[in-house]
Amino acid sequence: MRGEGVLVEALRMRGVRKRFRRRRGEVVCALEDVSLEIRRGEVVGILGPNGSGKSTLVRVISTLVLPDSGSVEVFGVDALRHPKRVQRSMNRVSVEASFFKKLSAMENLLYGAKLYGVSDREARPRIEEIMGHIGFDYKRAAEPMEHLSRGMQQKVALARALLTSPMLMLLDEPTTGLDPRSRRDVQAFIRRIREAHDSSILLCTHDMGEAEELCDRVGIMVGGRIIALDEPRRLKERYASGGRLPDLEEVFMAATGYTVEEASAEEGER
Ligand SMILES: Nc1ncnc2c1ncn2[C@@H]1O[C@H](COP(=O)(O)OP(=O)(O)OP(=O)(O)O)[C@@H](O)[C@H]1O
Repeated sequence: MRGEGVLVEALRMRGVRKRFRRRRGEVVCALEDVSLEIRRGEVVGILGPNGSGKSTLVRVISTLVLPDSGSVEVFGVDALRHPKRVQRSMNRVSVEASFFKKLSAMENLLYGAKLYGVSDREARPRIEEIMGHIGFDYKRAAEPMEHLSRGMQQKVALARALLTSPMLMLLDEPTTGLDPRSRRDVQAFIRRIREAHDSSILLCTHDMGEAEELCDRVGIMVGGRIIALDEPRRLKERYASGGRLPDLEEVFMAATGYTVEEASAEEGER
């Protein structure tokens, strides 16, 4: 039971800091004192412009990047000390997903399933089902990955993550680059996983509507810091003025002084 220490949280990060040194010797604070918890079955969104640190956050949790300081626990296991153990309980979807480009989507998915101990026989019907849900034309599953559009490759990355039913899913901009129809398919599918499974999800996005609709809590990230984290409704109440509830776009603006586009453009100029 929650609160009695029997159920540990899916994720518990405390005071995580990660700095990078750029070529000219300039230091970038990608994560600055980040603390974040995700409860089991909870979907937490992180909204932030380009360069705010979202990918670094996901990479630290998935043990691809070591933080300079702070702690990260996934289902109570120290991710810094036991990376292999925590890797098995989570899966990351990002645009930089790596595939064997000459192999087909199906071959890549079967290979991905095998790494998690799922046999071909078990995986095939599940692949077909998942592809149906995310609107991937199953007939194209036999084509080499390099023939597929970026959006379709993104769907294969999502299918690969879903295939192994991870307990913690890290979705780094899962719908960026998809056409509106595919975006809706993917969002609907995330909603289904959320309803049907005990999966806990971290969803990084710069799509306000997506964050609001899919997430139990939303964090606003700027300059490597999470400056607000709450249920969308409560975030809106916090920044309400004149008896009117703002939308998340306005909340972002009130919290940061920028629109997401302006903040992204500023990072691009650096
Ligand atoms: N390996 C690296 N070396 C140097 N700087 C890095 C490295 N990785 C990230 N950074 C810098 O750290 C900051 C945060 O980057 P990060 O990719 O985490 O942001 P993001 O919010 O995911 O952005 P985007 O939405 O563009 O992917 C940026 O200033 C970025 O340039």
